[in-house]
Amino acid sequence: MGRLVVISNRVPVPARSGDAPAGGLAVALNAALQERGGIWFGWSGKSSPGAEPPPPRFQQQGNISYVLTDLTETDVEEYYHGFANRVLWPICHYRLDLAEYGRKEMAGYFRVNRLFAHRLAPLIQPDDILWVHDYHLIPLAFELRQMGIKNTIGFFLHIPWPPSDVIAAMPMHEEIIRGLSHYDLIGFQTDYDLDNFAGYLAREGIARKLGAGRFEYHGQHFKAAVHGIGIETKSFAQMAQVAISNSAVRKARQSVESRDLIIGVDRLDYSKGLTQRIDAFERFLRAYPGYHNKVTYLQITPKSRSEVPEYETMQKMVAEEAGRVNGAMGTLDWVPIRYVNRSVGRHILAGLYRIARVGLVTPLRDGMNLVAKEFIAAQDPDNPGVLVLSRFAGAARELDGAVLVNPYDTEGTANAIARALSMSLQERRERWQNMMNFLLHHDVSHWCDAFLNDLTQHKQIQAVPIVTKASA
Ligand SMILES: O=P(O)(O)OC[C@H]1O[C@H](O[C@H]2O[C@H](CO)[C@@H](O)[C@H](O)[C@H]2O)[C@H](O)[C@@H](O)[C@@H]1O
Ligand SMILES: O=c1ccn([C@@H]2O[C@H](COP(=O)(O)OP(=O)(O)O)[C@@H](O)[C@H]2O)c(=O)[nH]1
Repeated sequence: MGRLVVISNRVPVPARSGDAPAGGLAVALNAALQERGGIWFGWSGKSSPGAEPPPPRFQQQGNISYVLTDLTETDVEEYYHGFANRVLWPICHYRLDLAEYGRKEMAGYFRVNRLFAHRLAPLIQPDDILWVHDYHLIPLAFELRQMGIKNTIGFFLHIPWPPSDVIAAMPMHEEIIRGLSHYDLIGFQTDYDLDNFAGYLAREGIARKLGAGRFEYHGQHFKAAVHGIGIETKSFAQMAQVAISNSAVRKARQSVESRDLIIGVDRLDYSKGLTQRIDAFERFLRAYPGYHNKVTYLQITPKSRSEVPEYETMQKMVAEEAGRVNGAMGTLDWVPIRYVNRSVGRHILAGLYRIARVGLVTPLRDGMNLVAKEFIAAQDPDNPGVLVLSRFAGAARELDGAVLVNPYDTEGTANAIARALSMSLQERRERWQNMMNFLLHHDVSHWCDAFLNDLTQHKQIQAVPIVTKASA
């Protein structure tokens, strides 16, 4: 078995030797990397002045080498803030109106991918398996192939893939597809994303369908498949059980007194539907006055990508909206919305999910949404809370016990909150058990193993020469 080489924009390097990795993806990939030995390569998150970043830094942890490269300030601006987060992110989240195309940013995106390839290629051994993550690094396989790298390379897209007309509106869509065709396997979060991708190839007439998810594009053969990401379900459930005794969680519980807690946890991102959610909560309070002073809605929203103008605007809008609703609906002894604009540790989040009666996860569009899965994993089996989930989150394709909503429908979401709060214990248990069973089976290790098996099997099939009548 070859080593595993993981490449992602951000690398979750453990702060100190022996520290547990931060999140589900890190847990799963660290486990696979420790088992096989390997490299986790990516951006250090730092920018350095000058025209060329200094050589990459290496950090060894057991069988894993973390290899981190700085980028120049121009690289960060053009590649990360510019093309990745102002073109690909809005396009993939169906927000054509927010995409800002620029040749400079596009050039920066391809330049950083080339830099990654040049810094990674000397570290690759012939039987290594490479696994590239997310929209920041679509052209990486092409750049590596240009340098003669013939290894098996898989790609997983963590965000949605929109319908063909949305993708085709992006001026450089052909280059992006050409980049993808150099991977052996392209993984998507849901069947909808895969259908959209296959639909785009068919509509543009640029790839031949070979069956069983395989395609041929200008002589390149690749497979596209669904591999929805999971969480570390069992350990997250255990963490939640312990976390209710955590002093921060206890204080939060005491401070809401006997009110029911409704919780939302999202990066501050326009894709998460935060203003629409706050509006729906207000509508709920107006439509169901019996709940006044009986509920507290806690929204935890760490800042994200603040250098991107759309995110800065969003930050103001969400804060103003929460303030407006509190001003309009609050009383001397009740603040309906608690808005926390900073990051909260996962061990505390786990406890907060568990003491909440309702999890509100209502993105306008989301690749998967791990918060939805964590909320379910954290519940008390004897008295579980209810997940109110947007039909436009990838998680909605898997969690059929959630109360599904259309986040654009304010009244519908308001009614769903009321329904969740009044649901019988029996119905809550049944819904929760179905979702928990699914999450226990489809956890993040399952995701990791399934993707890597699919990748290696596809490569083996590719290696078998196709026997035609003429050559037989
Ligand atoms: O690295 P940042 O720019 O700070 O952004 C954080 C991450 O956001 C995105 O997450 C996505 O992946 C999740 C796991 O598969 C999925 O549940 C979620 O729906 C996606 O939005 C992004 O894709 C990551 O690369 C970023 O690191
Ligand atoms: O204050 C916070 C907010 C979020 N998260 C974690 O960040 C991840 C968010 O992932 P999700 O898929 O929901 O959305 P993304 O931010 O990746 O788009 C989840 O694991 C959360 O537990 C966290 O640790 N602290």
